[in-house]
Amino acid sequence: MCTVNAAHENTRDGGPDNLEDLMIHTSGVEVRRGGNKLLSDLDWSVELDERWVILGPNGAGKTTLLKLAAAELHPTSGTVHILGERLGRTDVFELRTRIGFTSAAVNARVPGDEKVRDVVVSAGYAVMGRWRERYDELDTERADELLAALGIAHLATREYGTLSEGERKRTLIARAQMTDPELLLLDEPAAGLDLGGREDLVARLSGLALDPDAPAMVLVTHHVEEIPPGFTHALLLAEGRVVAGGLLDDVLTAENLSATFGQDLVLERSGDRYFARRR
Ligand SMILES: Nc1ncnc2c1ncn2[C@@H]1O[C@H](COP(=O)(O)OP(=O)(O)OP(=O)(O)O)[C@@H](O)[C@H]1O
Repeated sequence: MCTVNAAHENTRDGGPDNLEDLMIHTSGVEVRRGGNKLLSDLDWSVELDERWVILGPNGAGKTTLLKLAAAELHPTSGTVHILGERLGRTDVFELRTRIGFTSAAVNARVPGDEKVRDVVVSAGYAVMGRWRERYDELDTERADELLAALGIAHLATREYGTLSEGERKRTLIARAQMTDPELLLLDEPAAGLDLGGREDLVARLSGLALDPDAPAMVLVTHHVEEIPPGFTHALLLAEGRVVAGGLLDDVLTAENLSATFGQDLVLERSGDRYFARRR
């Protein structure tokens, strides 16, 4: 077991003594489903100014971990604190309003005829695909600002179902930011994008990561090429366990990647980007 950011002393209720500085803290977490251990022995902490990337092969437990962080799942055992609140002892509906989350599951919940601006602005009302009373003008302005920052202001009145994959991803990232979350969770935001779309998204996420006013971020990806410059930490998962976790430069090595993916991998760095291939 790898203990990540182990410097935090635990108090008697399983929480660290500096919880107010921690966006996520898991201690001895296990998640079991149908006899399978999806996550085991998971100790992990994310601080206010950190941007984490989670890497690992298919089935490693990345999405399960992100769902825990999004307060969409409870651990079978162990403790999870999100934004200082302990799962199981807090109102998760309230907690979720403080978290921005994008995933394939969120994408699947958006009705195709929903207008792009409404997809974004409705996050502030914690609804999706329902008729709402009038939106506040300030909220609409904020949604438009977020769409503009992601380069899709011109799509504000388009129906979500008519968007390309890349445009949908950007719309959902704008939605995730709408409530000014304290924690931003992105599950495979670059999946399904072509090279240009991926590079554009990586650049935009890099801009966000480097913004000192941006929230703490956790991004799940399959590919080191998708790590946006500005990300600070990495967690490598395999078979529900942490292989390595900590500062990106320390953790992202050919040795750790090879152990994580069960192959002899070469890792190259070009500027502030990473590339990996089999030896
Ligand atoms: N409800 C469930 N019952 C049994 N097994 C489950 C359940 N949900 C997920 N799993 C299994 O848990 C493992 C981890 O799933 P998870 O989606 O977290 O992996 P992942 O790392 O995100 O994978 P991918 O990269 O393929 O998206 C997988 O083997 C999956 O089949």
